[in-house]
Amino acid sequence: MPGASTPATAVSGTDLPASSPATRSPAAPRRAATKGAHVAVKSLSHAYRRNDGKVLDGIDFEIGQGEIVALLGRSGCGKSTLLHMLAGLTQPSEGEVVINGNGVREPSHKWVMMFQAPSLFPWLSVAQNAALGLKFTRRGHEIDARIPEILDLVDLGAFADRNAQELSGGQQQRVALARSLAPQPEMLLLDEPFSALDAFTRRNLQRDVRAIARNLGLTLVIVTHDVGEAVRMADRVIVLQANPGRVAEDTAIDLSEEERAGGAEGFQREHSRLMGVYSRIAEAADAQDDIANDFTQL
Ligand SMILES: Nc1ncnc2c1ncn2[C@@H]1O[C@H](COP(=O)(O)OP(=O)(O)OP(=O)(O)O)[C@@H](O)[C@H]1O
Repeated sequence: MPGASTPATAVSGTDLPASSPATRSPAAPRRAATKGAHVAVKSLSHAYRRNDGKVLDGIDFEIGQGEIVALLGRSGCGKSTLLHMLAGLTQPSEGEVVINGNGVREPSHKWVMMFQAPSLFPWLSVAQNAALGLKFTRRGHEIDARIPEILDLVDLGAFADRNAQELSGGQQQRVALARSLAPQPEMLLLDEPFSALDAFTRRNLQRDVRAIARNLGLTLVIVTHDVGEAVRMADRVIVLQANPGRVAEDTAIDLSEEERAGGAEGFQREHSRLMGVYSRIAEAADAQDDIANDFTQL
């Protein structure tokens, strides 16, 4: 019910400043930790059409169970393509994605994607929208027990009966998050899911999604071109260069949870460091483009 009090440990569903981000505690664990997915990307290359150049070339990395990884890179470097391959939505031309020891051939409720647009049914309630993931996986019998729990987790327990169209953009993304989490996935794949939100709402969601993933033991992969988002959310950042997309840097973010919330010295240090890496890779790509342009003008 709108206006009802929110659980003490829940995160801010209204996306209003309940307290300073640096001082708030992450969402408390609500249930036994999920086993996060282990991912191995092996010699992966991709061209969308046979005669086109490669979008991705020779990508190799692993992601540990419960690890939070950002794929950072400029527009067009192939981040979304790679994420789609982790989700089993696109098959690579060469190489493979292996999750928990098995080659990924198709999408699964065990690894779910969240996009920039939350894609809710506006005429359905928050609870009904959140339940759709369970319905699609033919686990409708779990809805009554699971949905109140999951709405509390994303701090929308008080909004269960509201129509989705009455919610703010940030709250709608929380419904999409609840819908993704309800079938208890092992991995969540986020394709710039907060980029349409204002800075304050975005930071709340970045903090809360990280806290939820950690508490549940989920593996989390975030596609972004926002260095701040990568530093705030990820344990590790894989920087991709473009044309073709390759791993240019694979670097750990060494920060406490308090430092991640922003503003503190450690956050500034890691932000500057990653910005330096990112700029160096971008400048190298620009220099390469200039050389290519010079050649075409000869
Ligand atoms: N379905 C498709 N068919 C053909 N080419 C595609 C398709 N999807 C993406 N591409 C091309 O592949 C390249 C990489 O696109 P992709 O969307 O993966 O990059 P990105 O790094 O996620 O970019 P952005 O940050 O702008 O979303 C681009 O040149 C794009 O035009």
